[in-house]
Amino acid sequence: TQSTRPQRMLAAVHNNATRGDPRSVVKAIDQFCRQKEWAMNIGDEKGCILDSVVSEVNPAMVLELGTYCGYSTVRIASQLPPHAKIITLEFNPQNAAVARQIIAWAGLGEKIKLIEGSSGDWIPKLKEQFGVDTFDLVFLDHWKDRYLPDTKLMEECGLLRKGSILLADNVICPGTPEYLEYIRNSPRYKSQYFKSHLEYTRVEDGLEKSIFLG
Ligand SMILES: Cn1ncc2cc([C@H](O)c3cccc(CNC(=O)c4cc(-c5ccc(F)cc5)cc(O)c4O)c3)ccc21
Ligand SMILES: [Mg+2]
Repeated sequence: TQSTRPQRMLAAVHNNATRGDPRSVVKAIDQFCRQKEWAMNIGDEKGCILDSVVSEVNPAMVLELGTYCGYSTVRIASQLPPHAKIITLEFNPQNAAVARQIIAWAGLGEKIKLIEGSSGDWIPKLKEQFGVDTFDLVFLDHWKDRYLPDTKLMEECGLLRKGSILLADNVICPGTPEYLEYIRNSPRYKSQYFKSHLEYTRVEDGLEKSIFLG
């Protein structure tokens, strides 16, 4: 039967990355996406911006919305301090299955809790189910029309504290106009745009970093 792109990406990781070496996993995926098949990982250019935000925030608790194949999950987790954790939500079972194996190959299973399900269903359950207090960093990379409703949901569920950082991918391409309009005009956030390019292309895209002011 025909393999899927995530399955071919996983094969590239098994064939080209060193087990237990997250950087080699990231490199193998970027090589696959540049040389073989484009895929919607954040990629290396925006990935470096993500890396700098993670090291600046030095988070104890991270939430990622949209695991896909786990590329950004591995990038973030490989920079977390000891005992820090990332919870990542993926609704598509096929994506989740590949992500679990890529995360395992990177040797980061202890730091990452992958939940198979939709952000709208799970955000309200994170406190009671996983004993989460608040998140220090949230990375938004799921359906672009869910960025705004899920941000409001996180506010309502008390998952953000004064100083929590939201980092949103694709605010230009494919674009998240309602989210940008809200977050840039809300007195409860201080936002900054990081101009970059759509992964593996020369098309403009960027990340929006927003600090929740409480
Ligand atoms: C509710 N919920 N809860 C958890 C959860 C998880 C998912 C999946 O992980 C998932 C599946 C499909 C699409 C996405 C969003 N990502 C994108 O659509 C995207 C597109 C492009 C692009 C850009 C230019 C193109 F020409 C084509 C695609 C570049 C990018 O970086 C992207 O992130 C996310 C979905 C909903 C979820
Ligand atoms: Mg993206």
